[in-house]
Amino acid sequence: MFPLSLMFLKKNVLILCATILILFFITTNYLRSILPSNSALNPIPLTIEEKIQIELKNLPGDYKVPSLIEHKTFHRFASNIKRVPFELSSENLTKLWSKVNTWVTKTQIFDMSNPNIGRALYALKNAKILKADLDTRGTQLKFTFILEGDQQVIFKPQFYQKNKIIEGPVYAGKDRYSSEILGFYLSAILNKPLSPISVKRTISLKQEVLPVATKQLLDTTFMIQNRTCIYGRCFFCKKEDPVCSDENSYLSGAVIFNIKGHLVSNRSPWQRTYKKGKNAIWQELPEKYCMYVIYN
Ligand SMILES: Nc1ncnc2c1ncn2[C@@H]1O[C@H](COP(=O)(O)OP(=O)(O)OP(=O)(O)O)[C@@H](O)[C@H]1O
Ligand SMILES: [Mn+2]
Repeated sequence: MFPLSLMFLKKNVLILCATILILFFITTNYLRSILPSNSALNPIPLTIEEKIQIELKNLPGDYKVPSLIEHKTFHRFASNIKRVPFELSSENLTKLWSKVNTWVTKTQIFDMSNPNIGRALYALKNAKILKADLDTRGTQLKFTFILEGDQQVIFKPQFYQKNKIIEGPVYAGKDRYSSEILGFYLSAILNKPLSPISVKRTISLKQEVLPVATKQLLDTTFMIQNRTCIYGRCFFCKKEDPVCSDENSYLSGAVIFNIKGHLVSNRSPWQRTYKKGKNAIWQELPEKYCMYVIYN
């Protein structure tokens, strides 16, 4: 009798141990899955783009509108701007610029559907600079270049590093060159190609600009330590406030296609005021003002 009951006891203990072991594995596995892991406690910071993507997914339903870039022309534009093999010879460039200049009409500055738009971007970014001068139009420092093939462009220099935060009102600080490039792509996305073709370009002041610069440009050029600085000639231009290259003489900025012909200046009806606390009419009476603009 006795050894039989001992055998039962042993078997029960064995079953109990096995059950405890299984439960232990299940519990630890479950806890591992729900508790934050080491890497989640010290997460790698998300990039701004990743944060935007997360925000987009969590937007309330009201904001879920069809994508703006569904229109066919944009898709054509997107494939046209892909880099196309193109030899930057003087002859090719002359032909290209003459085509690009024919695109300008009262309703568009560039032709989204034209395959040459990719070549135009490539040429703006890479064509040789034949002449460099100050551009005294507008109020801020900028340059004009003549590119090979005889095309005039505007160069708006980069004043700030990408991560620099400008404090103060929205119009504080100097023009950000990247707005030109964003404006160009945004105009294509919105199917209103009314912003001039713009690209980012990094130039060597010593090799590409100073050897072909006009006297008035050279007259406003000086060195600070190893950097080449230019203060130009414009409403806000001051010697104490120049734009400077890096130590290797490189300066980035936006190259903007310069439109030939006469342009009329029209004030934006939605212009902001530059007085703190003072609203523009469109901010005070948005609906009425909109009607006023439409019918006047
Ligand atoms: N891409 C362009 N092609 C031809 N003319 C242009 C171009 N951009 C500007 N202009 C002309 O230059 C003059 C100044 O234009 P605008 O005030 O838009 O320049 P801006 O770059 O905004 O000047 P600011 O330095 O004041 O910011 C205007 O007469 C305008 O017609
Ligand atoms: Mn401006």
